[in-house]
Amino acid sequence: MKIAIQFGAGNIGRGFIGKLLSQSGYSVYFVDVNEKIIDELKAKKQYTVEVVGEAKEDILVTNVDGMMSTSPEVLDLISKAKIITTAVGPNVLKIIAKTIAKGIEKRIQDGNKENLNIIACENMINGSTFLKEEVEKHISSEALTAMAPLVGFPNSAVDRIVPPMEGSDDVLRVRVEQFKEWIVEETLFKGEIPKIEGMQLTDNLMAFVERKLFTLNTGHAITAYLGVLKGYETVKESIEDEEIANTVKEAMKESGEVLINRYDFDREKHYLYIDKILNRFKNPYLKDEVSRVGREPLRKLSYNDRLIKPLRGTIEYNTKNDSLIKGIAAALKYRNSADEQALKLEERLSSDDLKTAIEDITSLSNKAVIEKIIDAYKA
Ligand SMILES: NC(=O)C1=CN([C@@H]2O[C@H](COP(=O)(O)OP(=O)(O)OC[C@H]3O[C@@H](n4cnc5c(N)ncnc54)[C@H](O)[C@@H]3O)[C@@H](O)[C@H]2O)C=CC1
Ligand SMILES: O=P(O)(O)OC[C@H]1O[C@](O)(CO)[C@@H](O)[C@@H]1O
Repeated sequence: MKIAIQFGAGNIGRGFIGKLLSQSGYSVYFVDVNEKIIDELKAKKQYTVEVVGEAKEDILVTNVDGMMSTSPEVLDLISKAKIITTAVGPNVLKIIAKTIAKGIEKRIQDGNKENLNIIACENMINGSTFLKEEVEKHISSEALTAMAPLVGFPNSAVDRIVPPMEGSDDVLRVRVEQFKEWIVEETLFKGEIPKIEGMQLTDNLMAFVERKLFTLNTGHAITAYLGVLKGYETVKESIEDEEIANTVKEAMKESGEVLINRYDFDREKHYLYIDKILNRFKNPYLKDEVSRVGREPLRKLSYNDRLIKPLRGTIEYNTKNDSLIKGIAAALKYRNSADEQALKLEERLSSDDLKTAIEDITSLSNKAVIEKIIDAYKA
């Protein structure tokens, strides 16, 4: 039995990565803190992925199981697993790192000398490397030495829009768009690279990660934040507003100019990539709420994330950034009493002076750019 562990049985875990692992012959154990989902996985051992687009298809994902992340048996699973993937959100990697460290210690004690690869499938640059560093903080020095040649942490870029499922009593059912892309850093695998249907390999991951994060995610976030300001509830409603669509497209082009300079992308091809993404935002079969896409605004406004890193690129290459700045100002205006980070953002903006707050939130230091953000925020 080939065991795969998928930390996070949420939207992307079930709707994309777990499905690929199951289709590639793995027995997939979803590990999560959500009791309802885990109980259902244990009981049903299968679930349906509903692919929506011009053609609609229901795919049954079988050979799956669930386990609570607090269960001691997770360590036994890690001891035996062939591959571990995560889709828990960047902030949760630190938490699961402790369990993974204990599991690797057990694996070493059990004498398992097979290779293991651990791939973080999160919206972040070098997520697996980050996870590795966190694991290293919690593992014994003997296990760390033994793990080094055996356990790989290849980084990855994941692209598929999977909002929470609406209108179904089946808690496991998940609705996904047709488009999918999972690209993994070939050079960081340890041992033979597992054959997983739909997993592409590259030796130039940074270009792919930045292309995805700073096009799709940059455009998506700005669509959501501008949409909220105009009272829209979904991404589709927001992007159908011409004024928003124009700003979003311009912002994606501004971010694109940075990518073209940095990675020598072909401009025409990149513009086609932008248009394709804008069409994905309009998908009439998905109900994607602005509150999901705009969630955790402090993370999205941080130095290396989808808004500020492209802006920093425009400073580096001395290129246009008016629309990115509008998007950043809209993100600073994001208010949502159900989102802890939106509440913190509001508090910071009301307690500090605006310039200090923006410097603090974004870690930007370029005075002229901060002034431009302040002007856009006030406007
Ligand atoms: N949904 C999407 O369209 C895409 C999401 N991503 C990335 O995938 C990651 C997950 O996103 P979603 O699936 O949308 O979120 P989600 O909220 O649907 O799933 C996250 C899952 O992690 C679980 N979790 C939380 N703490 C945990 C812990 N300590 N141990 C185990 N599981 C835990 C949650 O209960 C939840 O089921 C994020 O980093 C996101 O940026 C990337 C591409 C597409
Ligand atoms: O999951 P995050 O980083 O909060 O961001 C939400 C974004 O991630 C995605 O779910 C997948 O990239 C997008 O649909 C959306 O832009």
